Amino acid sequence: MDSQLNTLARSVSNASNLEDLTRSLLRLVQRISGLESIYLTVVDKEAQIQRVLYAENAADLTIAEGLSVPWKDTLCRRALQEGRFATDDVPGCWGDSMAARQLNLQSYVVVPVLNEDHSLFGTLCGASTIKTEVSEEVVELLHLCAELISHQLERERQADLAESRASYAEARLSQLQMITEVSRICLAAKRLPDAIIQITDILSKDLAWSHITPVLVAGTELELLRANGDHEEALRLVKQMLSSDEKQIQLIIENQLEPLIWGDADTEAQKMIVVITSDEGVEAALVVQLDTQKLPCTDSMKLLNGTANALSLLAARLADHEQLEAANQVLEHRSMHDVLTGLPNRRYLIEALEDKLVQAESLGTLIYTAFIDLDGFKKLNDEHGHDVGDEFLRAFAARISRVMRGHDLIARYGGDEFVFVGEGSADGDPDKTGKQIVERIRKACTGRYELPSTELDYAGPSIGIIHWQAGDVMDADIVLARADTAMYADKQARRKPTN
Ligand SMILES: Nc1nc2c(ncn2[C@@H]2O[C@H](COP(=O)(O)OP(=O)(O)OP(=O)(O)O)[C@@H](O)[C@H]2O)c(=O)[nH]1
Repeated sequence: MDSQLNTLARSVSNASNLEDLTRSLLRLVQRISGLESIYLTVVDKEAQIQRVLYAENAADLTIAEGLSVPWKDTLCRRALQEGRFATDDVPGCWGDSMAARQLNLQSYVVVPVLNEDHSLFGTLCGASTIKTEVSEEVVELLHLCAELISHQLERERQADLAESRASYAEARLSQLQMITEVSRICLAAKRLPDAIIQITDILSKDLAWSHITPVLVAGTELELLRANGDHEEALRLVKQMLSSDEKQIQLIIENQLEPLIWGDADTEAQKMIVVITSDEGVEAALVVQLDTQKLPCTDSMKLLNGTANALSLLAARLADHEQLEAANQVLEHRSMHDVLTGLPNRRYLIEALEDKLVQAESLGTLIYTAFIDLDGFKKLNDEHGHDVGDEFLRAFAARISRVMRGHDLIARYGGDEFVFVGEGSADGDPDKTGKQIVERIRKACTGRYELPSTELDYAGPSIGIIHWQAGDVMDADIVLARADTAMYADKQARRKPTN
């Protein structure tokens, strides 16, 4: 008895799983009971099937592992129902049992194996074709073994539960990390396509889908961003999405509906389209090819939703940013240009002249500055009206602009005053060059003007030109004052009646 108890203790302590434990127990019971076969079965109540899990066959009788029989026909079921756990006269007890007859069973013993909640897991049985008395001790031993098996089942169930909880927690954590990463990318992104490509890479780590193909909607064009799936199919789907279900898309855009995921359940059950929108409309879409084996769990769907929202916010932010940039550019241009003529204004002129002086100082080149003041412009305004005066200023500016060369600059200084700035080499005669510049400007703006409202002849402006060279005072205001003085001299000369 001691050696049997030892065997039992060893079986329990050494067993690493249900099979190890059960096989040791079956061997032990077989030795003690003398029955030919001892076996453990599992009963599937739903399928109404009893299946042999493990069997210890010692003599002629063989109970095959894996054998399945309809539960309702089994000796086990009848024995348990009748409360007849053991007999050495099977033909006498269950002579009508086909199975018992076929196997020629004489002795039989069965005890139930229960789950933790006391539902039936299966049975622990012994059977023999030789009449073998089944003692109370053997029945008790079987009960003990059944209990040990029940405990092992519960241990394994708990271990499975812990493992699945751990892997769920791991998957959840990785999804949280993904959505954090998606948000980080969206916050830092400067371009939508770049963010989509990076995010597609991240989403690909989720196992709920096999492929994600991003498609960028640019106007009516669709641009496939990355070869991650079936391109043709992705395009076809997005086109289909845009053309055939505009109402649905519109609804998504207007209401920011949850989910921003749209899939055609009937025709494309394995595909989903994640729509990315801004106030402008659909900006992009991710065509998600689901893993057919695994439907996406709620967390995967949340991940897609979160991604769609983050990318949509990014698209909206970028659209706002673009508008702001454009508005800033307009403001910047306006602050540096004259509204009437479109020419650079005084602020622009002074900044540009300062830069040119610095550059010329280092290169040893010359800067020509001409002050241009319209003669008799007050009279022109008085005779033709202020609007014609404006037309004239525009035409005057356009005519001078047409004769500008290379890096020449012409700016409206204010009122009827304009300033020319040009660069020149230190070689040659600067006075001669200055005269040539004045002639070029005067010729361009003197003569007949065909304005929208009227036509008039203009005798030309007063022009004073000076040149600045390395070593002169590097100050735009002083340069302009010198040019203004030169212009004043010209104006005086032009007023003197010629003989
Ligand atoms: N139509 C129009 N007139 C302007 C504008 N800015 C300034 N003026 C006018 O331009 C004239 C400039 O005055 P002045 O330089 O004294 O007039 P001017 O007849 O050219 O005098 P001189 O230079 O001595 O020949 C003023 O009558 C201003 O009202 C403008 O943007 N549009």
